[in-house]
Amino acid sequence: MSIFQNYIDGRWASSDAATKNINPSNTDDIVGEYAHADKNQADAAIAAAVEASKSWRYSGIQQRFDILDTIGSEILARKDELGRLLAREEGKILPEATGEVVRAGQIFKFFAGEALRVQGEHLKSVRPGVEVEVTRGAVGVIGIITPWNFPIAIPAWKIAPALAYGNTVVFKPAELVPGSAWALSDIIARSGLPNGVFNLVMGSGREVGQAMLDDRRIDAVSFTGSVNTGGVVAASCSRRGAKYQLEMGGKNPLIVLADADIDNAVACALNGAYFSTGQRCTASSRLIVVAPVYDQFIEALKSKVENLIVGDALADGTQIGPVVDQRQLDQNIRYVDIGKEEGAELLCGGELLERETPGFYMTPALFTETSNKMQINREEIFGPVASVIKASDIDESISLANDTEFGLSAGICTTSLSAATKFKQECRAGMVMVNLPTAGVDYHVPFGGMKGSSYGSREQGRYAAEFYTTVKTAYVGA
Ligand SMILES: NC(=O)C1=CN([C@@H]2O[C@H](COP(=O)(O)OP(=O)(O)OC[C@H]3O[C@@H](n4cnc5c(N)ncnc54)[C@H](OP(=O)(O)O)[C@@H]3O)[C@@H](O)[C@H]2O)C=CC1
Ligand SMILES: O=C(O)CCC(=O)C(=O)O
Repeated sequence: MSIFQNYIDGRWASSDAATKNINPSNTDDIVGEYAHADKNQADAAIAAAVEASKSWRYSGIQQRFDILDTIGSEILARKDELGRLLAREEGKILPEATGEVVRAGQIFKFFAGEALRVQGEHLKSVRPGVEVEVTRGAVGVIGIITPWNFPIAIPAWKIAPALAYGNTVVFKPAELVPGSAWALSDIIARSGLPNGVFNLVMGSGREVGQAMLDDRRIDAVSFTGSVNTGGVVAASCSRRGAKYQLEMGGKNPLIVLADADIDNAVACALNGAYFSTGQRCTASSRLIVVAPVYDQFIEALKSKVENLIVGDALADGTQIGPVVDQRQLDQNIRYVDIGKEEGAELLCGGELLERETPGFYMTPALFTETSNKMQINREEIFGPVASVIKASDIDESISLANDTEFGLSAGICTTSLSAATKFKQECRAGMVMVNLPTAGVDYHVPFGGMKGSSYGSREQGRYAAEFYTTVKTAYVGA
């Protein structure tokens, strides 16, 4: 089997060190062997990005538009093939995987347009005869470190704005899912970018990722992943004064009020808590339901959860794919045990499951009789496990929703305009949803959270310019 190589300074590197990319739906299926970069390759990638930055930061906006638009077009044209690859390596079911690929293509198209819309200001100085110009320029070299749960969309929403605003990139994807990252990099490599502007270094976080964090030549780091690694990124970058942006966990609440359309509330909970196997930082892991509809909601949700079809991500009809790997599966089952020990009632699921092929399967778990103080309601599980918490009214529901160290996404199901307005105002989350699942977002508007979920300026939409540009104020005398 030939090795999919790293891309450094406009060339595919040659390296024998490789990691096997394993299909979580069928661990006998090896998706491919992907190069495993070391510190030397990280160093070469960073050097190439520094050199390329000298001219790319001054590149024309039409050139940037054309390149990003070309990348977006190829991703969209190959959505079915890339969707299959994503489903095969990450375990997301095929329709979701294809949807993610489409989203990645749309993101490149969006930022192609944004490259044309970089704005500045021209002001009078308070000193007579002096003019002031405020412009936005490239930051320089951006280190991009991404997780496994959105193997093409998250890289896209970091790489596209980085390039659109004239930065060069060193990209380190999660080792678990190098296939989509490599395919995206192959498309970028053929898009007409000058050598060194974009570099791919597949390798471990501890070696390659840490080398990027510690390297003074990397001006800014954009990271999505766990809270623990986010802390490492923050400490390393602040030590050397580099700009950084973190997207981390969530413990996202979905509130169901007594006046909610219960069928829709159940559909929102089912989608938010279990789709994508619960492996979304926007997943609804805490379902806060008011007493008058508590029993009705639980009964309806339980019957839906029990009937979810768990299986091979590529098979027709599968609704919930496998967990991404053994480590994550062990973590999920450990939390199911913790929930039981804490006194929560496991209404259904939470068991290992065998399918025709060896894979990381479990039944989606639903806990009731839980309190917000329980560990299962405080820590991000990142699997198909959700808890129901009973509340008396909207005030207690919002107070429970806010009682968490996280603040990424939050939802409410209600038919009351005033309840929805109150929730939107008082909920301490970066994204608030009314009669919609907490997960599943648009590609052209800001994405990010409050409190422990995020740090730095927002990702996506035109707000991304804040992170990927730096502001310069010029004073011009007569
Ligand atoms: N909020 C989110 O979107 C996500 C949250 N998670 C949460 O994190 C848990 C663990 O998942 P995991 O994938 O291990 O998350 P990590 O935070 O460890 O991984 C995210 C990325 O950071 C890299 N990395 C790891 N250590 C370092 C380091 N010291 N310096 C620089 N980069 C580093 C990883 O590399 P490598 O390829 O070696 O892993 C990966 O590319 C999950 O169970 C879940 O709770 C996970 C994924 C996404
Ligand atoms: O909900 C979504 O679509 C985005 C989720 C996400 O970005 C994440 O889980 O990291």
